[in-house]
Amino acid sequence: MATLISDLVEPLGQARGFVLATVILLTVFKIYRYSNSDSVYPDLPFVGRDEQTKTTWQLKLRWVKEAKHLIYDTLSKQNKPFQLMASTGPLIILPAHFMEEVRNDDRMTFAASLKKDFFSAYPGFEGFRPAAEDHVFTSSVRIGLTQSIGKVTELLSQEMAGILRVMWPVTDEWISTEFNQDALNIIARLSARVFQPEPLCHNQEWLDLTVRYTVDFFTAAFVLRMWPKVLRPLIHWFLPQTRRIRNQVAIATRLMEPELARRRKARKEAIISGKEPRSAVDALTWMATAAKEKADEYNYVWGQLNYSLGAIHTTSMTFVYVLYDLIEHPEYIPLIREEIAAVWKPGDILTKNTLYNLKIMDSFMKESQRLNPVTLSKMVSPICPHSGKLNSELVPLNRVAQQTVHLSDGTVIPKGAGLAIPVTALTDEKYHQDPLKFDGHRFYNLRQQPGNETKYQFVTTSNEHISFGHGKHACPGRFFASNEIKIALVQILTTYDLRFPPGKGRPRCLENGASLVPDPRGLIQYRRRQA
Ligand code: HEM
Repeated sequence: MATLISDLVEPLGQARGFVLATVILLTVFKIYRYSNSDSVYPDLPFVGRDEQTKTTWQLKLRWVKEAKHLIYDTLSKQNKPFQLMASTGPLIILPAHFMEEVRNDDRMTFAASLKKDFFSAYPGFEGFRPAAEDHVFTSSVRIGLTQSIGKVTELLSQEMAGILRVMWPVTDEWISTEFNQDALNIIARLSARVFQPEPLCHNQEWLDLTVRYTVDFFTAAFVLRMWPKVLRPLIHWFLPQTRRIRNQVAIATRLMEPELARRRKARKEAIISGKEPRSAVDALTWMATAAKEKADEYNYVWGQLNYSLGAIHTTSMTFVYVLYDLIEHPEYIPLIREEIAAVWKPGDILTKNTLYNLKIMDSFMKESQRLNPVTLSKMVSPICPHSGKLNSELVPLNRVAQQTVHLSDGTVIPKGAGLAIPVTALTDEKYHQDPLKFDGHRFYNLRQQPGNETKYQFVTTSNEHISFGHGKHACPGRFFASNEIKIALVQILTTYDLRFPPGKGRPRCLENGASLVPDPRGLIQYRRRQA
C-alpha cells in the first residue's frame, strides 16, 4: 500500500517541482527583463550596443572588457556627449571641454555619485556613507587634516624611518620585493599614524583591515552592480563579498570601541568640570570638530573607514607609479638626491618647508601622475607604462545630477543620471608639448617662468590637470598624499639603490573596465645605496 501511494504521489511531486521551478525561472527572467529597463537617457547617442551585446548584463561585461576603447574611440570620432552602460549603470560621458561648466555646479554632486555607485545605504558599505551623506567627513579632511599638515608631516617623517628599518633591511645584495604590497603597507601605516591614535595606529589587525576592506569593498560593489537592480536589496544579504565587508565593519567597530568609549568619557568629564576637552591631533578630533553639536552621535568607525577608502589605495598606486617611473628614468635619481641633500640630512625630521623645496621631485611626481592618473572608482591610465601605448581615458570627475540640467550645447542631463569627464586633457597636445613623452622636468621648467610658481605644483588642479578632480570637490586630501609620497621617496632614495629585476623590466598594469592598476605581483629590487 505504502509503495502504491508513493508510486502515485512521486510523479505528482515531480510535476509540482517542475511547475514550481518553471514559475521561479519565469519570475527571475521577468525581473531580469525588468531590470534591463535600467533605462538609458533619451536624446543622447548610446555607444556599445550591437547584435552580440544587447542586454544590460552583456553591456556591463563589455564595459569590463572594453571601457577604455569605447570611451576613447567615441571621443576621437565625435567630441560630443554620449552615453554607455558602465558597470554602475548608464553613464553619460562628457568631453573635457565641459569641465569648466560642470566642476562647480551644485546640481551635479560627487557625494550623490558615491551613494549611487557604492550602495552606501547597505550594511558593509558604510565606508563611503560619511562622504556620501553630509559635509562632516569632507570638512574634517578639508579643514582638520589640511590645517594640521605641518604637525602631521613631522609625525610621518619619524614613522617612515621606523617602517623602512623593519621592511627593507639594508644589505649590499639586491633583494627582490613586491612593491605594490610594500607601498600599500607603507601608506596604510603612515596614514594610520595620522588618522588613528596610539595604540590603534600600530595595531596590525587594524592595519590589515584598512588595506583589505578597500579591496573587498570595491570588489563587493562591483559584484553587486552586476546583479539586476531589483534583486540587489535582497541579494546583498547573501553574497560572500558583501558578507565579508559586513564582517569587516563589525571588526572595525570592535577595534575602535575602547578608544571611542575613552573619548566619550573624557568629553563628558570635561563638560561637567567646565573645561575644554583635550584634543589630540588625529582624524577623530577633526571629525568631532566638524560634526559640532552632533559630535556625540557621529559614527567615527565609518568615518575612519572612509579615511582609509579615500586615502590608502589612491596614494599607494600613485606612489607605485612614481617609483616605477624613477627606476625607468634613472637619470633623475642623482638630480633628486642632490636636491634632497641640499635641504635635509638623514636622521633629521622632514618638515613641510623642506618638502616644498623639493621642486624637481614635485615636477617628477606630477609628470608621473599625468601619465598614470588614479581615481577613486574608475581608474585608467591614458598610457599603459608597460606597453607605452595610448590606452584610454580616465574619468576622475564623477557626478550624479540632482535635478535636470541643460548644458550649454543643449544636452539634457536627466535628474538622477550619472556623468563623468575623462582625462583627455592630460595627454592633449593643446596643453602639453610632446604629450606622450615622459619629461620629469616639464613642470619644474614651467614653474621657473614668472607668475607660474604655484600653477604647476603636484597639488595644483586645473581644467587640464584633473587627476585630483577640479573645482569645489577637488580632492582635499591631496596635500597630505603629496607629503606622504615625498617623505617615503626622500628616505628610500637616500638609503637604497633601486632597479627592476634583470630581464624582467617594469611590471605591467592590469586592466578591468575603466581601471588600470599595478600588478600586485610586480617586482622591484633594492640594495644599500652605493654612491
Ligand atoms: C594620490 C592620492 C589621491 C588621489 C589621486 C585622489 C583623487 C581624488 C579624486 C579624483 C576625487 C574626486 C574629485 C572630484 O570629483 O572633483 C577625490 C575626492 C576626495 N578625496 Fe581624494 N585622492 C587622493 C588622496 C586622498 C586622501 C589622502 C584623502 C583623505 C585623507 C582624500 C579625501 C578625499 C575626499 C574627502 C574627497 C571628496 C571631496 C568632496 O566631495 O568635496 N583623498 N579624490
